[in-house]
Amino acid sequence: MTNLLTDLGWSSFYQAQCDDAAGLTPYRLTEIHRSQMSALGEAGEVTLTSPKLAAGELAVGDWVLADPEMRIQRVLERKSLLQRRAAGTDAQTQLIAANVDTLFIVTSCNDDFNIARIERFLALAHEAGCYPVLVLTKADLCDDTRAYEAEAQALDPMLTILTVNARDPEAAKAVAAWCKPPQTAAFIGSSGVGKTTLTNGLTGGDAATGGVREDDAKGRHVTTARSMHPMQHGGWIIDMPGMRALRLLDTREGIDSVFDDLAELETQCRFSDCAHETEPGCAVRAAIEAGELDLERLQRWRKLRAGEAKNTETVAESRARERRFSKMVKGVTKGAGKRKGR
Ligand SMILES: Nc1nc2c(ncn2[C@@H]2O[C@H](COP(=O)(O)OP(=O)(O)OP(=O)(O)O)[C@@H](O)[C@H]2O)c(=O)[nH]1
Ligand SMILES: [Zn+2]
Repeated sequence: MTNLLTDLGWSSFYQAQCDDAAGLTPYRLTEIHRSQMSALGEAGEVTLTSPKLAAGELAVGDWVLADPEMRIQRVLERKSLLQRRAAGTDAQTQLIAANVDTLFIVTSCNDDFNIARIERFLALAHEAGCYPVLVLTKADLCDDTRAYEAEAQALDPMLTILTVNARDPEAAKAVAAWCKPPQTAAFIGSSGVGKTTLTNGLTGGDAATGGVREDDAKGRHVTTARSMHPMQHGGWIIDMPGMRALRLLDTREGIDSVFDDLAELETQCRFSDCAHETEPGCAVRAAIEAGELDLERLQRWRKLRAGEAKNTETVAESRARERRFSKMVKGVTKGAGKRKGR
């Protein structure tokens, strides 16, 4: 199989980074293993090694330049990057997928629907640099999807929302319209909401869905490897198994773009470090009192920002914070009798 680089998503953005790349050839990574990478280039499928860059510095979807010995020499600047804090205590970043154009946030019209989670995923998409599209699945099992749509739309009047039955072939068409060739898509959402079903509809593949797995006597097909696959009508999907809840990372920017009204309001507070609690001249509390701002929305914003602060601190910082906290708790309990009433 041969490809045109443009069909793989190559554009002037990457070309402009290749002025000094004589003798090097561009490839797009489709799978990453410890010692070798699968990739696609003009010549079709190839296997690359990476003596210079560790596997952890590369992500599926990356554009790299390789020498004639098929060694990766450089990774090109990314248009977007999905990453998360790695599991375990060494607070390191794990690269999940690069150069994803559209991030489909999938949730179903039932108990899975959770506005705070959707907001979190929106923040993540903004932070990564992907265009978010909300997909509400299981519309066929729901009497009235309008309440779900309205609640999600209230987050952002410009948010694209697709309401589908993921098992219906029409769903793949509706979704594909938001990720046209040669763009790259990825799906994120809880387990069982229909990500695999939608992916199969787009790739023509038959990866096992939750329903199939239930019937499987052996239990589960657990794949953790991320990989890039062609869509039937052009364009690409990066499959991110296990990516149900990316932990936020450095997403202050992402959070603020989802809550831009609050971020804007905050600039009008008298104190630049206003916590919007008891400070005088607080524009945020004034808006709540005036009924212009929903208290729950403020609470979600606070929670997200607190989570973000926690995720971006190092282990040492987190221990120090916990120590400070327990000291404070002790101090408060000790001094409780002396405290002035509020
Ligand atoms: N009726 C109906 N069933 C659906 C819909 N979307 C998904 N399902 C079913 O729900 C089950 C789970 O779907 P999957 O596509 O495996 O869900 P997933 O998001 O990939 O789940 P994980 O792989 O666990 O992350 C399957 O039995 C699907 O057929 C839908 O829109 N309508
Ligand atoms: Zn304030």
